[in-house]
Amino acid sequence: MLLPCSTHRHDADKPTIVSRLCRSSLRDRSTGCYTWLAPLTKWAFPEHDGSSLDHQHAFVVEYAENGDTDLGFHVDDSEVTLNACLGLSFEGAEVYFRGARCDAHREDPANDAEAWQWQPAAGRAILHAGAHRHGVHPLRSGRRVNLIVWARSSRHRRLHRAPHEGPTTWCPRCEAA
Ligand SMILES: O=C(O)CCC(=O)C(=O)O
Ligand SMILES: [Fe+2]
Repeated sequence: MLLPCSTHRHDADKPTIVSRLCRSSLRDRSTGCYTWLAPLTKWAFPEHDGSSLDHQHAFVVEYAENGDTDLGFHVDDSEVTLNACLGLSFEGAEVYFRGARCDAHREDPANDAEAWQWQPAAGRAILHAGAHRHGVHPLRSGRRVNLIVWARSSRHRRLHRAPHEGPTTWCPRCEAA
């Protein structure tokens, strides 16, 4: 059973943040991850303003047998999230996904097609919408370290009161209404 989905707040939540890399506005897009990320996010996330990402909150998380071993079900405070596995050697700690939802439909159940998981491994990365509900299954052994970049769009946040505010064109429950 899934626990209620929350907007992730790292100050109060797992996993351990190993380091906060940067929290910056990147008006100059020649710096930061946008130079190489923009073509991908523009193509893959048009409905999440993937073409106008200009702000990033980046940090490194760690799961270890003698530390934090999982992460609850949540959405990110981002338009698009980059999750890149830096290592090391581990079993478990898969990232499970349960479909994207706007704030109003965040607790709605997922259908079977929306339930899938990603197995991180050193050198592998995934991009997903911040509104795509997810969590981390328990680590079984070893140590996993991942770089997380929450990419945001100031344009998107000017137009919406909350990052995942509905009604939207991408939340299946909004579309069904
Ligand atoms: O550890 C992971 O792979 C996911 C972390 C995550 O979802 C987050 O920090 O928001
Ligand atoms: Fe997350």
